[in-house]
Amino acid sequence: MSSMVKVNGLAHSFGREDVLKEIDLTVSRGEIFGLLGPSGAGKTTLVKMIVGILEPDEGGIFIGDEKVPSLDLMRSIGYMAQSDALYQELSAKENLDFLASIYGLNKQERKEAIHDVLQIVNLQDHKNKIVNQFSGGMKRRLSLAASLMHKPNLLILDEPTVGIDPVLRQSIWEELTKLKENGMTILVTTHVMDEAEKCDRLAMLRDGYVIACDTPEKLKENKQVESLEGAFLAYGGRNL
Ligand SMILES: Nc1ncnc2c1ncn2[C@@H]1O[C@H](COP(=O)(O)OP(=O)(O)OP(=O)(O)O)[C@@H](O)[C@H]1O
Repeated sequence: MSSMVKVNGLAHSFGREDVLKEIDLTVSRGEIFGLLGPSGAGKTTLVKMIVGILEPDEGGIFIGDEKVPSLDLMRSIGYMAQSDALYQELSAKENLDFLASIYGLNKQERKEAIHDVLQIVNLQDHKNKIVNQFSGGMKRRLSLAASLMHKPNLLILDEPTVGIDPVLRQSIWEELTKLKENGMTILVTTHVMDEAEKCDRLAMLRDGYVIACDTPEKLKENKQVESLEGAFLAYGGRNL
């Protein structure tokens, strides 16, 4: 499988804190790749660099053949940040419509895109509701919908299911799997074990280092443990 994302020798500090150290990893086209690690491990920092909104001190990132950052790349990446970037005074539909206008979709494309993404996150019945009347979970779902509006090749999700109940979390993962089957590459950060289990491959992050990277099955097998949590600890992680 060819690579979609290549991270080479990445390092970054905030002041005196070395947040990322010697990060090398490759995300293959068409896989769901997870970044698993406890709070503060550096997941968000790494994701922001891959998206191109934060510049690393050292190392480089390629998406396909293109070096990050690049405006062209922005068009092929869907990014859902940890905090929701939504207009609180607008309805769900108006938020998506606004995004569609930024992406330059015509009227028919807009209509279809809005319909499709609202269906994926199961918010069709709430499309006319003002966002500040949404629950936290509904806002996360709308943010996910927003990240899908321009049919990106690479979808980057920073803790996408925080605040979302288990049933909906399950349905969102089913949708992510479908998107993958349709050729999308998905990079997702999480510290939830059952989500990590659903990834094709995982990088375990601790204190700014990748301590292990493989399929969930191999990570467990290599350390002869039953759970990913056990594997994380065996590789030298702390409690997640
Ligand atoms: N803008 C910033 N300025 C200074 N320090 C920062 C900044 N952003 C992140 N950090 C620090 O970098 C470290 C890694 O943070 P990061 O948000 O990447 O971790 P994370 O693994 O995503 O955690 P979480 O799961 O809680 O989101 C933390 O110690 C954090 O305090």
